[in-house]
Amino acid sequence: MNGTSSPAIAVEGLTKVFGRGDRAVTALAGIDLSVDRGAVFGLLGANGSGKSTLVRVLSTLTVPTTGTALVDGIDVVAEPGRARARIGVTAQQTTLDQRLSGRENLLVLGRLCGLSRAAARRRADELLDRYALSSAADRPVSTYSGGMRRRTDIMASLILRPTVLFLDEPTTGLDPHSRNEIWDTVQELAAEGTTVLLTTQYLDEADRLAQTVALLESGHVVAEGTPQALKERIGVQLRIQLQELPTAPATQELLRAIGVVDLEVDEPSATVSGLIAAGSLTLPPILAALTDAGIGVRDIGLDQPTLDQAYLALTGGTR
Ligand SMILES: Nc1ncnc2c1ncn2[C@@H]1O[C@H](COP(=O)(O)OP(=O)(O)OP(=O)(O)O)[C@@H](O)[C@H]1O
Repeated sequence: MNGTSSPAIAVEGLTKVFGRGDRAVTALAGIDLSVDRGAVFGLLGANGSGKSTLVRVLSTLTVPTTGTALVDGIDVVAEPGRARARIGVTAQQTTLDQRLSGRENLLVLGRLCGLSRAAARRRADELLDRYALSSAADRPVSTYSGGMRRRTDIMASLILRPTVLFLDEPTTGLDPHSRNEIWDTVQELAAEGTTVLLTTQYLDEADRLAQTVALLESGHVVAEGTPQALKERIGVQLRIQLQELPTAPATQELLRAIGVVDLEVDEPSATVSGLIAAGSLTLPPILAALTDAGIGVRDIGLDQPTLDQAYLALTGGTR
């Protein structure tokens, strides 16, 4: 069963416990996930939340304790060899030989993957051309920038044209320019139909690239949805700049009474801000209540919370 209608990744009741007895560590505590074909799926979580373990199970490097995981419709435990033929993995640590050029690395890997010399050469040329590395293809990898190295790592995992690519924290330690290059590469891959499971600690990265994100905490998925939906779950941010700061306590009291929570005052800018549950209040009644109470307002607005704020709210702030 690996028709195009099945999800690219389907995980049910997945657990992974390392060790036994007193020393047992539950890395995955019952994960259910479904990733659509051609999607970028962001797996977010703090250190130790279980991201790498999940990727290791899905990429056949670790056997789960219980549960099932299908990649491209293939059971990774029952048929690891067939599953491996469908997946590419770009690990956190580079696997490139720094002394060899990008082209030589891709050729060696192509041969190791079982391609003929001619086929390996063709695929290396194709990848170097496609991912704009041709001009640096014959320099040793040790002379590459961090972004070029990561892109070559990604190319190495694409040699056998995987349908599902696992990218483990692809931009950790990169400068903003190199991060952008990797983001472009991920978007191109997804546009070509490759499913990408991206683990990251950067919420802006998930916000930018992923159609769906899952927040992992202590081996559990604590929230899942589009970045927009997760932001909406924590509501919208209300910001009121007052004409005079002495009215701040009265303003806070009034806002609390109509259901605004997490109130904060910024004295230098005479601004009171707080959170409104999504869809519960609009600006006109808030403004009317303030006017009726004789509170002078210089400016008022509603802001979308960032994915960072959603993450902190949804995971209990254990970033
Ligand atoms: N081989 C192992 N033996 C014992 N415990 C392990 C092993 N691998 C992972 N763990 C534990 O499982 C939990 C999840 O670890 P995992 O590496 O999956 O988290 P992570 O979210 O990928 O973290 P990071 O962002 O640091 O890579 C942690 O408590 C970790 O210590």
